[in-house]
Amino acid sequence: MNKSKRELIGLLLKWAGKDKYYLYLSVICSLISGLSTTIPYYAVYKIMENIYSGTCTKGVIVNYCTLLFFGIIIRFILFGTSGVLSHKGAYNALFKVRCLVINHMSKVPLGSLSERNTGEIKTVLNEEIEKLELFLAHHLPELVFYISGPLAIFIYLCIVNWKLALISLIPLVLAFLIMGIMFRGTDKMMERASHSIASLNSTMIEYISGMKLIKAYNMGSKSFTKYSNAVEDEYSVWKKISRKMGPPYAMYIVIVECGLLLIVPIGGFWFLKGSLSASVFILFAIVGSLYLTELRPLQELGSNFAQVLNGIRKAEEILEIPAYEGGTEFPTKHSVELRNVTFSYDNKLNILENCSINIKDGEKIAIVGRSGAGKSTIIQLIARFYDVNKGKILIGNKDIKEINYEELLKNVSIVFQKTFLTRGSVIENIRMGSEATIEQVREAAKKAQIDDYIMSLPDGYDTLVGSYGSRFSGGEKQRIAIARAILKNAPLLILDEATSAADPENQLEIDKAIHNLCKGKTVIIVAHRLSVVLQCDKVAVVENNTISCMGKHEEVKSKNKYYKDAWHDYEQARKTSYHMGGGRA
Ligand SMILES: Nc1ncnc2c1ncn2[C@@H]1O[C@H](COP(=O)(O)OP(=O)(O)OP(=O)(O)O)[C@@H](O)[C@H]1O
Repeated sequence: MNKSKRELIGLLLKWAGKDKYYLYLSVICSLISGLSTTIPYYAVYKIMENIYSGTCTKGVIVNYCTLLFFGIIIRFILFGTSGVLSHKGAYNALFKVRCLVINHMSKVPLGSLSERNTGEIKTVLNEEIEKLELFLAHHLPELVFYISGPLAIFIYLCIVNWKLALISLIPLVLAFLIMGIMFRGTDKMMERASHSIASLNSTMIEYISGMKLIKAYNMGSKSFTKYSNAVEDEYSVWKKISRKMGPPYAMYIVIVECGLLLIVPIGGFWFLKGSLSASVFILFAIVGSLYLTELRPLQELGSNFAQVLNGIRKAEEILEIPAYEGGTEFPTKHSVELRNVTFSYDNKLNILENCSINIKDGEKIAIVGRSGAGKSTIIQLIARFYDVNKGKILIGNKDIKEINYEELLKNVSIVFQKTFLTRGSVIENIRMGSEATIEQVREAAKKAQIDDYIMSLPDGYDTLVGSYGSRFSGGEKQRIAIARAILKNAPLLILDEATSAADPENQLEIDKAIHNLCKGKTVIIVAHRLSVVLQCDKVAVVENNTISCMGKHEEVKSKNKYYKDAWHDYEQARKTSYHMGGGRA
């Protein structure tokens, strides 16, 4: 839904919660500071008036100088206080908005997040939300300050001589007309700019992640055309914005400063005619043209404002993705059933059709099938990363849609195909936010066969993992992930090709780790090495978008051609060895 500017600002203040009161106080300080701009002008005018009327005494000078002094002090102290309050409110609000968005993202289906690219989400969390600081900490108080100051001076000038005061406004009217032209259509341009920065961000992430590949194939940055196209796009968007806004901006600056061109000749003429006193003429000649230049920053605020509104819209778009709310506790029985499930990622091509599986509480099932058959899809549906299009998934005979989402995630452990380690220490990576003691973490790591290795590192469990877990080999990362799952101790365990990154020695360690992990749990394992199947109670074959056969190993082997052939190939492969010159040994 397209919200108006006012609604968007209202939304931002709502997100700010109680911190909006800092912002209100900051606005009040700004307002008083702006109004006090008139005090020094008033004092100078009064001194001049006394000089011209011959009544200027030492007392008059001292009194008005004191007033002038306090006027300036009040103005700056209040403006400074306003800045402090607005920054406190703004950064607290920014923190809240980021938490709100991140928290919401953890409750929405993965599918709706995958529709956006990583760069887009990063742009919202980082750049777009950061822009809100601009509005809260700067625009809001400065807008009040830059408007209230000139407004107060204008009112004062009207009291002194309303005709000349109105003439002083002529450049302002022209400047506002130009500003109107300048900002027409900028909302769309800013949206386009935000889109192009999001695309640049995601391409950059892809470029950095693919650095190994780029080096391996000796591809220079130029060969990464997607990246250079994104840079070009960003450049062309900002070129267009500058072209549209540059000339009117220059005109705005010049016109706002042009007050003197009207006030001096007209005021001088009236002075000569005797309808204006010398002190009023000087007051207008000095103040009457200058006070409008205080409005100059308004233009800058205006152009940033469009970006701020866009930032609010983008954050709201994420917050509007429907989240999984409510639901009951996790069932005490941990059987898993897929009942006639149909699922498509894009609502066009069905990956699963009428697919059914039945896994009893405490049973271990291996899911096998060709690459791309839909094995990972099945386990992602069980963890409710996506919702099924038709049919049901039941845990303990309860539809997973009825189970509280956080409860579901708490009670399901997943060891993914690709192990993701965060940048922190090893212990943080195993704890994953839990309160586990070091003894508990070590116990889990021992069962995962990785404790000895971690202890051999110079900083032991405090060793930093490095970006993308670069400090560890594939097999070590997998065992850390298994330690995580052992520590989590969830009753339902899902393993997706957890053994793929291992060499034979690692394999043995990983097998022991998995054996420890699986004890007493309902286990669903995507088996890429067929030997894993022998450790399971039954096996399910994913074929032709469904489960084509399910049962005990021997039974499926005798009934299902794919499975029989796969075992035949696997056994042949075990008997065969290769030498470097090619051909069989
Ligand atoms: N996020 C996604 N969006 C669209 N299509 C997807 C997505 N993830 C997987 N697919 C498609 O769904 C199909 C099944 O993928 P899935 O990863 O479940 O297969 P798999 O059996 O686990 O394969 P592998 O053994 O190679 O890991 C594939 O054709 C894949 O291209």
